[in-house]
Amino acid sequence: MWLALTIGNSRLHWAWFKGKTFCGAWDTEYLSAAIVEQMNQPCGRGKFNSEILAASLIQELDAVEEIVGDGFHHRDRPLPLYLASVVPQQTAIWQNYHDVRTIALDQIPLQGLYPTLGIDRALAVLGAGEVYGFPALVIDAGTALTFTGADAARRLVGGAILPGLRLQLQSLAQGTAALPEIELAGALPPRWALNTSLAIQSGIIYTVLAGIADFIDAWRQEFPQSRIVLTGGDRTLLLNYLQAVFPQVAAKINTDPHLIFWGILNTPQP
Ligand SMILES: Nc1ncnc2c1ncn2[C@@H]1O[C@H](COP(=O)(O)OP(=O)(O)OP(=O)(O)O)[C@@H](O)[C@H]1O
Ligand SMILES: CC(C)(CO)[C@@H](O)C(=O)NCCC(=O)O
Ligand SMILES: [K+]
Repeated sequence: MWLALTIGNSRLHWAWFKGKTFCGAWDTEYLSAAIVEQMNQPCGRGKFNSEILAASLIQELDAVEEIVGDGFHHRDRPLPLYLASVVPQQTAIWQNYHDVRTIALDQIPLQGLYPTLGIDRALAVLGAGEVYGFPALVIDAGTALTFTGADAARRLVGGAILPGLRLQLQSLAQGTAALPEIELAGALPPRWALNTSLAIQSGIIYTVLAGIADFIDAWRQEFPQSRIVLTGGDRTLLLNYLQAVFPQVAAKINTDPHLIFWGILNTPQP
């Protein structure tokens, strides 16, 4: 039994596995150094680790209970924790976990990676290629919105980085006097908006959709048979918008929330 933890710029993403079998995934807020230390202590079944749960936004409670019921231990050993992080301050906290195994770029079986490439991007494109086939283009709609493509020879072709949807909304609110911070409702705004909230939504949504459609178009000119996989916290929202505005583009896209975990499964580990 082992855990995978990916640390993004907004939150933590967890999965647990038995051997090669995926058992469940959930997201939590960042955890404190004190809680990491607590995870090193076996707490025994029944002494449920409520602080870890309290810190969590748990989607698969049963899976989590089975793990933390033994205090992140299995037969008195801490569960191995495979860590992929793009947040150095958070990486540092997790180095205190007793059996942490940090995944680095040199363990990723892809060619042509550049030294500062995010490990999340490398793992996601590896996972997409392994599950859906190479060549693969990953669109990760997370804190940052990224495109990452690899060819049939498992070589990184490259990609692009822009602010994610929430970050675009936040930066407008923070950098201006009059613009409020709004949330995307899920309904498509009119393109030619007649109030401030809808104008912000229109600007961000239609430019991001046009950008995504254009990147996909450019990718498909080079790799007509390529799979295209959308992941990240905003994947569903974006796919819904895409289906409404560019249905032919949306029809070519798979969504998968767990690409990074499929990548971790395909790096050297037990
Ligand atoms: N509970 C939540 N906390 C943060 N973001 C959320 C939440 N629920 C949905 N989201 C959406 O998910 C996006 C963040 O995506 P995600 O959680 O995949 O990012 P991340 O993995 O933390 O960051 P990175 O881009 O570094 O991988 C935000 O733009 C936001 O709109
Ligand atoms: C782009 C993010 C923030 C996306 O999570 C991450 O992959 C990262 O910090 N990357 C480093 C820069 C790069 O990938 O070129
Ligand atoms: K930075």
